Amino acid sequence: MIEFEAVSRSYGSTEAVKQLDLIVQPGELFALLGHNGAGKTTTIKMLVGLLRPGRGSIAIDGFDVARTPREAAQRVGYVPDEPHLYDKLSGREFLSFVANMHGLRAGTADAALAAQIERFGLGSFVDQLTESYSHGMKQRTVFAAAMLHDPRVLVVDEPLVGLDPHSIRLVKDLLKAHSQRGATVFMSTHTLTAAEELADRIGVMHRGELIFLGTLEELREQRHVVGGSLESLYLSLVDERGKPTPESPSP
Ligand SMILES: Nc1ncnc2c1ncn2[C@@H]1O[C@H](COP(=O)(O)OP(=O)(O)OP(=O)(O)O)[C@@H](O)[C@H]1O
Repeated sequence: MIEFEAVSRSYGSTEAVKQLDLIVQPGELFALLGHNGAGKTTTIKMLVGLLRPGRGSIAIDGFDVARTPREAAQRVGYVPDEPHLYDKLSGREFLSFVANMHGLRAGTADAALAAQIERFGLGSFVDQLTESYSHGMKQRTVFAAAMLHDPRVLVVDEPLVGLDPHSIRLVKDLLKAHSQRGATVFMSTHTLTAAEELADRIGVMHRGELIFLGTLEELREQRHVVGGSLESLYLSLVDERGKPTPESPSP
């Protein structure tokens, strides 16, 4: 379970996230939507402990991310929007390093590596240095690393960018299956068709504020639209508030 309680974060005078209250339950696949600069990545970085909230608190399965970072981190798998690997390690070495970091014992780590290499189809390149990988190969390797310890909470920032159609299907199936097995899945995305297809609940962030939280059906009801696509509902909701641009920061 993920709990944000009155979380805010600023960069200088820019309020990136304002008073965020949000609970995502085990077994739930939650999609956070928002225009560029809405505050999604800031929210995710606070959730995985890479940024400290300016105010408020975040808990993962009851463990406060700031006060008990180790316990919180053990429960999280994180896939950032830009996959970062160590150029001079092979994919397998990188995965072993991550398994080691999570404290997996040798036998368990070997089995976990084999399972994720198979799942993400890394076999043909996993022993090459990661500096030779394409973006999609890196992304699949980072996904495999995030799944090694079977995290209770999976956090993914823009999971589908740069993937080929086969890998997109693979990742979508993984996200759905992981939540159906009782994990909490939190993703941010601009791919509204994927959010529509996968998410149990949607949050729409605009200028750092959560301006909608609920199911697609609840969004349709709120917008008084029968059967509208998430894309059309999202655009009408956000455009009503005025499009954010770098030249017009929040008042
Ligand atoms: N390191 C930083 N220093 C200063 N301002 C920042 C920094 N990171 C983000 N911001 C600002 O915080 C706000 C929220 O940015 P954030 O990256 O969280 O948005 P986002 O919703 O993830 O955007 P995108 O969809 O483009 O990735 C923006 O106004 C952005 O300019």
